[in-house]
This record gives sequence, C-alpha cells and structure tokens, in this order.
Amino acid sequence: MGSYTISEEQNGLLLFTINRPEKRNAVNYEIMDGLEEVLSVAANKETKALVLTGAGDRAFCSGGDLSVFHKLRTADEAAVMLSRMAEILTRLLMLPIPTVAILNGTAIGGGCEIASACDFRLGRKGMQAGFVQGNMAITTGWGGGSILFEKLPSSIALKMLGDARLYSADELYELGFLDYLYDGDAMCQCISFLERMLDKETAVLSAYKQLVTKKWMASSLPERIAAEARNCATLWGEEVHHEKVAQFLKK
Ligand SMILES: CC[C@H](C(=O)O)C(=O)SCCNC(=O)CCNC(=O)[C@H](O)C(C)(C)COP(=O)(O)OP(=O)(O)OC[C@H]1O[C@@H](n2cnc3c(N)ncnc32)[C@H](O)[C@@H]1OP(=O)(O)O
Repeated sequence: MGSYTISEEQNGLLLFTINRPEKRNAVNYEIMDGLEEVLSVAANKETKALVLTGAGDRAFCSGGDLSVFHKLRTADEAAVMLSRMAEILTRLLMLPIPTVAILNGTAIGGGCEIASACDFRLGRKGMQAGFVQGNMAITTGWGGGSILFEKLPSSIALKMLGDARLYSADELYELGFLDYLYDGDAMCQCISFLERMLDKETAVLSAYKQLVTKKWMASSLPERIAAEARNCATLWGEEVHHEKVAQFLKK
C-alpha cells in the first residue's frame, strides 16, 4: 500500500487518505503528488465533495516530514517545497465543490494548514490540533495562516498562531476551528454532516462555493498565500529553525 489512497465513496464523495500512520501521517513529496492527483480527479469527475483524512486513530497529519524537509537548509531550497504545497492548498481552497477534513486524530503544523484549506473540519472527540510552527521558529508556510485569517476572527486566528500550542477538540469547536465533533464511524458521520448538501444539484453547490472563492480572489488571497510561503522560507533558512528541528529528530 502506498503513502496515500484515493477512493470513490458512496454519495459521490471522493476520499483522500494519508497513509503513513507510522509517521503520524507526515507530509512528504509522495503525499504532495497524491494531493495534486486527487485535486485533478475531483475537478474532472462528477464529484459531489472531496474528503481528506488520515489513516489510523493517532493522527490526521503531523505536518511536514521533518526527516525529509530538514535537509532543506537555505531559504531558496525551502521556498520550492513550501511554494509547491502552498499552491496545492490554494487549489484545495478554491475547489468548486464542498471539501471536508475528517480530523481522525492529532493535527500538527502543516496538518492544521491542510485542514484549514477545507470548507469544513470534523474532529474526532479527544483529538488535538495546533499550529506549532512558531515553536520551530517559523510561521505557517503552506498558506494556513492566510487562510485562517479568512475563516476565523483575526483575534482568534492570531492567538492560535502566536500561542503555537495544542488545543483540545472541545476548545477547537468553541473557537470555531472545528465545525462538528464526532465519535464512532468517521465516514458515516461525515455523510450525515453533508447529507442535506449532497442531495442538491452539483451546480447549486458549485455556485455557492464560487460566492466565497470569488471573494478570496478579489482580495488576492492566492497571492497572499504565495507571499506567506516566501516569508516562511526566509525564517526556515535561519539557524535557530534548524536547531529546533534537530532537537525533535534527536528525541
Ligand atoms: C510549513 C509546515 C511546517 C513544515 O513543513 O515545516 C510544519 O508542518 S512544522 C510542524 C512539523 N511537525 C511537527 O513538529 C510535529 C512533530 N511530531 C510530533 O509532535 C508528534 O510526533 C505528534 C504529536 C504528531 C505525535 O506524537 P506521538 O507521541 O503520538 O508519536 P511520536 O512522536 O512517537 O512519533 C511517532 C513516529 O512518527 C514520527 N513523526 C511524527 N511526526 C513527524 C513529522 N512531522 N515528521 C517526521 N516524522 C514524524 C516520529 O519521528 C516517530 O517516528 P519513529 O521512527 O517511530 O521514531
């Protein structure tokens, strides 16, 4: 089995699963390939909604794969990876169909950024999530900060990003980051959450989604996401960031 799976589910749902539970579903280049693939499939087939989740019950996604990306030493080297993922999250954000992140477990750093790019976030009771990039002396670098400021009140978004701490599922729901808390069968709960939307014509859902994507385009959100990646790359190249990553890898 590869690092990800793509499956067509009932009700016209397309399901992308990060399948690296042994690495807490950390994102590597293969996962980026998979996300690019599923976004192309979702844009071209009769897909009613795209759902992202992680394999196993420990993590949705633990962000960038530090054992791979710590090899990126300079700002220029980091910018290539960060910009590619920022482009992927921009495509995910702008997809003209509903998108859902099923947070089956912990979401850390870039994992929270991926979840932010989805229209809805369903959190398993007991999960935790945190934009911990600040603890690694960098910012979000895949667009998650710019997107969070679009989706949450700026005071809440800035507190979550600046505190760089883990939040409980209940806290995340109270803050408005999670749209629904579930336990039991994740896909069953996801279909129940989407049920009334899924019986609408695709054209209706697409038209509603375009009301918000046009707003984001008008406010140059894609360009702001690209600038976020470039700014993160500058911080990435600093020695303090490399020391923080080395500490994690040594543990
Ligand atoms: C722009 C995005 C940005 C970037 O790309 O740099 C980021 O995403 S920065 C944030 C990067 N992510 C992290 O800092 C998370 C690091 N991981 C953890 O904090 C924990 O692993 C946690 C909370 C996700 C899960 O903790 P738990 O105790 O359940 O598991 P372990 O820590 O024992 O980890 C199990 C196993 O997975 C490996 N692992 C976990 N996360 C990553 C990761 N992000 N990259 C690479 N590998 C990861 C960990 O090393 C263990 O491997 P093992 O071979 O068993 O030692």
